[in-house]
Amino acid sequence: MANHKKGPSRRMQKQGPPPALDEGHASKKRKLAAPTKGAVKKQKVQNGTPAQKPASPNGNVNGAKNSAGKAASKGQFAKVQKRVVPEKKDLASDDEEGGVKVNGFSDLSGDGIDDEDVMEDEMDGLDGEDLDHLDDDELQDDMDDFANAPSGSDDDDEDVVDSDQEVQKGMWSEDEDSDAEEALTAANIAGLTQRLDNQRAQEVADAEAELQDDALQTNIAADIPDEDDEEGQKSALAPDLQLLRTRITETVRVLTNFTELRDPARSRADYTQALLKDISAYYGYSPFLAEKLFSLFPPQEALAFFDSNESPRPMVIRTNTLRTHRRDLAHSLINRGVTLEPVGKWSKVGLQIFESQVPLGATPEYLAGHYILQAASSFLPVMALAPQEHERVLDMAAAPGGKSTHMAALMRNTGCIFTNDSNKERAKGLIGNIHRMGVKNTVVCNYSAMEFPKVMGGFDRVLLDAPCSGTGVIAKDASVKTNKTEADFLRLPHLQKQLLLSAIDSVDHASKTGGYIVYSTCSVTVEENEQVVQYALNKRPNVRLVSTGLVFGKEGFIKYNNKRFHPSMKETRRYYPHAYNVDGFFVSKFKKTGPTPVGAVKAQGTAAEEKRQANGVDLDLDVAADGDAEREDVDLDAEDGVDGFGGFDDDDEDEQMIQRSLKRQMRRKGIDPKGVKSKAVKSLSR
Ligand SMILES: C[S@@+](CC[C@H](N)C(=O)[O-])C[C@H]1O[C@@H](n2cnc3c(N)ncnc32)[C@H](O)[C@@H]1O
Repeated sequence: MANHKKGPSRRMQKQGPPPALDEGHASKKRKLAAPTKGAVKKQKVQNGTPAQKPASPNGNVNGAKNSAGKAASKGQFAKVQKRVVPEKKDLASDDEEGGVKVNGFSDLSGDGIDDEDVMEDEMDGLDGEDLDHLDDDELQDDMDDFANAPSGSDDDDEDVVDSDQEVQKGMWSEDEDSDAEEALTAANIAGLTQRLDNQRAQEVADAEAELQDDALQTNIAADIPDEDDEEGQKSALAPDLQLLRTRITETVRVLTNFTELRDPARSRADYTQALLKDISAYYGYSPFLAEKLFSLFPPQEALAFFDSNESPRPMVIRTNTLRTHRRDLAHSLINRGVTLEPVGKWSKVGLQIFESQVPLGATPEYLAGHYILQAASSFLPVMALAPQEHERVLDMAAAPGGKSTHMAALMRNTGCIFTNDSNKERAKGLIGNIHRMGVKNTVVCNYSAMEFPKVMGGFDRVLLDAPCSGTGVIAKDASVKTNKTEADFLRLPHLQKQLLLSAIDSVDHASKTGGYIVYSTCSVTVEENEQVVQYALNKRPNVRLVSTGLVFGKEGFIKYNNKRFHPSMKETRRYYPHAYNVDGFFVSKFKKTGPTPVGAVKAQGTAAEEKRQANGVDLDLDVAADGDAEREDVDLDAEDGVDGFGGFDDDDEDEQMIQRSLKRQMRRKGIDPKGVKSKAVKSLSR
């Protein structure tokens, strides 16, 4: 349902940062190049409506085509130009030119073009030893396994990450040779162009259908299908959806120009209520979640967000630089019939997959640990954390290990990563990935992260990629639309707050190289993000928010409904599917500037702490006595939690709200909470 969009398919849309960033951060070579026709085309794509054409630095497939064109325009790529940019007609008529793209790529290397430097930075300091681990027998076994492997993906693509040492320099891969990227693009152009032609034909057909649909709408009222007729009942569904869609669009139009377009008899609240009802019915969300998500955006943008959740994000893989170079991996996969392209200027290790003849979770390269299936936005928290070689790092909630293995690659297998998950079953997957990817600097642990730092502390950096509601990944898991309740948005933030305090307390503020904490979620709700961060700022004046170093992303909220957050919340970053064609994500980075108060660590989560909270004793006062200058700019009201910051500033307040919500839930189910009292409440809360 709701598949009303007529734009290019998601798989074919290039993902990455917004247009302005692309321009601003182009590599030197690109900056020097004269503007191309391609660039103009790209702009056109970026100016499309958000729902149909999410902004991306390279536009969509057109962007890919353009960069190929740019590559071809350079002298050294003259040969490529002849081979891979033939008349479109030729490409369309020669479907089997898959060989051309591979040959085109081989020729590039054969031409003596030195594109080794593309991966230089990624592989600096890596000796042959790393690749030696791919011993021939192992690889042969893997290949044998591959022959029998079931097609499909593993759970890595569920949630994964990668960081980048360039992060400190602003994240642009200046050293990444754009020629190689362009060559990569050129190598794929034949396949892409063919696909584009098919797509255009589909678009024309879709546009026709849309016209006919529009014509149909005018007959909705008059069309009364025969209810007894099965066919009639089926056809009754389509006009309803059309009607809903039309009404939603119209209401959004009114809300965006309310004074002029409103019906004087209806208030804004009336329109909004009606719109929410329609959104909930059209996209299949519970009214509760529809409202929560709608409230994050202006109406027009909310619609784009809901639309984008109806189609999948592009498939992305992260190169494991402990095992291979991105260019080499790309060559191997292209030889297997995979159409791909670098994910965007912001990452040196990501490859976006457009099409594949083989199951990507079972190629010999996959089995040999050359890559991991990983959502693009999952790279971001690790990039923000920027773990350094020889550091001691903690990944608090690590399974299935996408982010841990990325950290290991950035640390070039040096130092030590304590990679923890409270779920034993998931931790097994984590161990599998660690072995497959040749990671040798990890210790896998199975604790509740709340037990840190009592288990171990003094880390240079800690990543908390927290368990969350998944409202950023609805395209992957549509069950979120209906299975998340009010209680979830109380319980999850409560857990996230506790975990974040543990993360902060586990870091060594005196670390010579670090002292950083990254908190991330794949959720877009304020309760799980800004409110959790604000809670930590309130409870731990010995941390402050710092820049994530990420080159794209929207600023975190400093104001949301009646809540006000600390101005430094602007340093946090929000990612939306409709804005960047990536999973929804939130990334924040803290610097720890002083010791955590002894009482806070000891008492946290204990009866003593609960009592302290109940008595209203404020540990923060003790901390303030430590004289942390970094927090002097914090509004005192905020420290006291009296100005609406966060909303759930105290554990017992959280607890009371959770209990109230659970009771309401029971009443809705027809159970009298008083009758069954605490046992049932407890079981519900479990
Ligand atoms: C978003 S996933 C982590 C994904 C992982 N960082 C990656 O990139 O592959 C959240 C993880 O938190 C774990 N988790 C939930 N509660 C936890 C707790 N109290 N302590 C530690 N881990 C927890 C879950 O088992 C789940 O694996």
